[in-house]
This record gives sequence, structure tokens and C-alpha cells, in this order.
Amino acid sequence: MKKLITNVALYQDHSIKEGKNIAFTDDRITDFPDHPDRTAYDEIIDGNRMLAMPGFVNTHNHIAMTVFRSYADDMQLMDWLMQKIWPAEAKLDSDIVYAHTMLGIAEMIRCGTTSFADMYFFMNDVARAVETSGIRAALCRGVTGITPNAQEALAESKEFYHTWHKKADGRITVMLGPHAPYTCPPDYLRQVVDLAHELGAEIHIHLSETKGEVQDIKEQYHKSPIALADELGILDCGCLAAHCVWVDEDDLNIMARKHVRVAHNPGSNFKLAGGIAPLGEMLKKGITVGLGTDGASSNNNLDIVEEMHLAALVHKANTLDPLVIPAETALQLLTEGGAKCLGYTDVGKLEKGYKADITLIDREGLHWYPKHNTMSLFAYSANSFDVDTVIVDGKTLLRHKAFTTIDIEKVKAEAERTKEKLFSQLD
Ligand SMILES: N[C@@H](CCSC[C@H]1O[C@@H](n2cnc3c(=O)[nH]cnc32)[C@H](O)[C@@H]1O)C(=O)O
Ligand SMILES: [Zn+2]
Repeated sequence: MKKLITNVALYQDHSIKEGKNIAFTDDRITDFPDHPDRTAYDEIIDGNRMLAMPGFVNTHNHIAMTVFRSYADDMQLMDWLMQKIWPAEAKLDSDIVYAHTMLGIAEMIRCGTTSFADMYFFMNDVARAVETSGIRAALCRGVTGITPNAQEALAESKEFYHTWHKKADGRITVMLGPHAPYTCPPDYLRQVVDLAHELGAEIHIHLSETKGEVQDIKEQYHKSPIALADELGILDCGCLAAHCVWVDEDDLNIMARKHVRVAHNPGSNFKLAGGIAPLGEMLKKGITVGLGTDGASSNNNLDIVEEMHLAALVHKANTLDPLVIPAETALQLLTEGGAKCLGYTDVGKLEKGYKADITLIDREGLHWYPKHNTMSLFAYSANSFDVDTVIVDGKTLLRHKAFTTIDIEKVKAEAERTKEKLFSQLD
């Protein structure tokens, strides 16, 4: 299928160009023709009044945690996990996870997201939801070394890799997901590293999320979580590290040297009172960073445009430097930075040969006037409700805010049904 988006404002090469056309054949961008022959295309998508951005990337999620949205708020991370979330997660099943993954995927698509990284369990159900919805994802089975299912979870990870890596037309990639150094003792992390080498898989892990975690790990192992992960070989596998809030100069140097990619989750870090990650310092050192929502239970939505907005503002207040994250950097984090975090080499930019993962944003809202500077308008004034059209792998998943692959009323009903099933066991 040959498709053409016409007369659109195009974000490319660090600037926004008005009146452009984007041509793509099947899943890839082919051209930006100035005078396209409209008869040569199977479908024309009118881009008038729209901004075309590379699809947004959500680099850290536990997607089925939508089921716990507003269930356990206003708690410290460790209390939240140990008292509320982990006991409730013990009652999850494949039906609940599938339904709430679909809910999360729908919410993400509605917010302009074209790919996401997920760490959870019942991953075959997550992968099925990715496959049917048409979104792109880097998935991992989250594993912990302190639970009775530790070895079984590793075996499942391996099987999951063999079943789903590069499947769903290549939209699914599989990573390994050791949860964190405080739930995965060194011997267990070594096993994960061995498996990563055996499979050629990359690693997604939580590192240095809270001050308490860093203190505990330093007391136990006499080094920071980053230094510990480095010593155990985690950072040599290609590593996506969520949070990295409490990292010092030495940690940052290790992260830069080992090409650690950081999932920055400002909403989750604020809500769980984790702190503010040194994003400006990371970027100065050349560390790759993308944005993430984390699970809907610690955010409490999956709106990646809101995360961009938070990231663009908070570091200015925190460093008293209005230049620390300029508008263009915010856009980069949302798109190219995120795509690199997920290990993609042909996603994250609107360029010839890149995947046709495209988000069109309506620029007609009142908050888009007057039109001084489109990049600033997007970074500081826009919200996810402006997202009009979402294209992944060349296929339209959302058009004029309506889903094409998802029956949204059914998704809501299924979410409600399975939530009742879960919580009737917990109450
Ligand atoms: N060991 C579990 C699976 C772990 S999946 C990943 C885990 O990360 C948890 N999680 C969600 N958000 C955060 C966070 O911000 N920090 C640490 N853990 C989180 C989530 O609740 C889930 O338990 C099992 O096999 O049963
Ligand atoms: Zn997380």
C-alpha cells in the first residue's frame, strides 16, 4: 500500500517545516515529494492544519497495572509495592492482564504513542494485545530473585523470547527484565546476564529509583546500584534503566561509558515521592534518555505528552536554569531518544527508510494561537487531546481520534468486568 500525508507541518532535522508531504509504502517512509502525483497512492491522508511528529515512545511501563489505577495512592514506593501491589498482583490472571493491557494500549495510542517498553508478567497476553492492536513494543517478563518462582520466571523469559522476539511483523522485540537490585540478588543477576548473552537479548531494569534503595544497596554491597549492575555485567548487555534518580557523578560516568539508556519517568517519580532525576547532567554527558509513564498505578495515566511537559518544566525549576531542557530537547526525548532507548535503529525520526510510525497533531485548539513558534507550542502548550491520527508500521490505528483496530466500548467493559473479578477476591 502506497500512502501519502499531504500539506503537513513536518518535524525533521531539529526544525519544523510547513507544507510538506510524507510518502510511505507499507511500513516504511519512502519520500517527501514536493509535487506528488496523487493518483499514484492508494490512500491520501489530509495533513492540513496538522503537525507530523515521529510517533511518541513510552520507555517504561507495567501496562496491565491500569487495573490498579487509583487503587493505592499516596504511599512510599516500598510500602506501595509490599503492602498493596504485590499481594494484589498475586491474584492476577491472563484474562485480567489481557483486558487491562488492551485498556493501556488504547490509552497510549490515544495519547500519540506508537511504541512502548513493558515489564510485567503474563507476557504472552501482553504480546497478543500488542499484536492485535497494531502498536510496537519492547516487552520483557519482569523477574525477581526473591520469590519462589524465580527460576521458573527465568525459564518463562527464555520461552517468551523464543516465541515473540521479532514477531507480529517485527513490531515486538523481547528483552530480559530483572526487576531491580533490591529484588534480584547478585547471583540471580548473574544468571540473567548469562541468559542475555545466550539469547543476544537486552536488559530492562529499575535502577536507583529512591534514596532509600541507594542507601540499602550501598550498605549491603558497598557500591551504588549503578556500580553494582556494572560489576555484574548488566550494563554490558545493552541496558534500559528506569528512573536513575539518585545517581552521582561516578554513576553518570559509568552510565555514559556503558551506553546505558535511561527511561525518565517524572510523573511516577513525583507521585511516589522518589525525587527528581538529574536529566540535564545526563544529557550533558551524552547519555540517551527517553520518557516513560511507568505503570498507571504510579502516575496515574499513560499520557506521554504530559510526561514531556513535566520533563520540560521541572528541571528548569530544579536547576534554576531555563535552558536546561529547551523545547527541542523535550521533543527529542519524546521521539528519537525514546526510540533509541528501546533499541530501535529505524524508528524515532521521520526520514527516508525509517518506519512509518507517525503521530499527527491538530493545531487548531485555542492554545495553539497565535502561531509564533510551532516547536514551543508543541512542547509547552499542547496536550494529548490534540492528537488526531496515529500510524504505526504504516497502518492507521487512530484517525480523527477514533480507533481503527480497537473496539473501545468492549475494552472498557472488559476492563470493568475483570477488575470486578480481581477485586472481589481482594476485598
Ligand atoms: N516477580 C513478579 C513480576 C515482576 S514484574 C515487574 C514489577 O514491577 C513493579 N513495579 C511497578 N512500578 C514500579 C516502580 O516504580 N518501581 C519498582 N517496581 C515497580 C510491578 O508492580 C511488578 O511487580 C512475578 O513474577 O510475580
Ligand atoms: Zn517501573
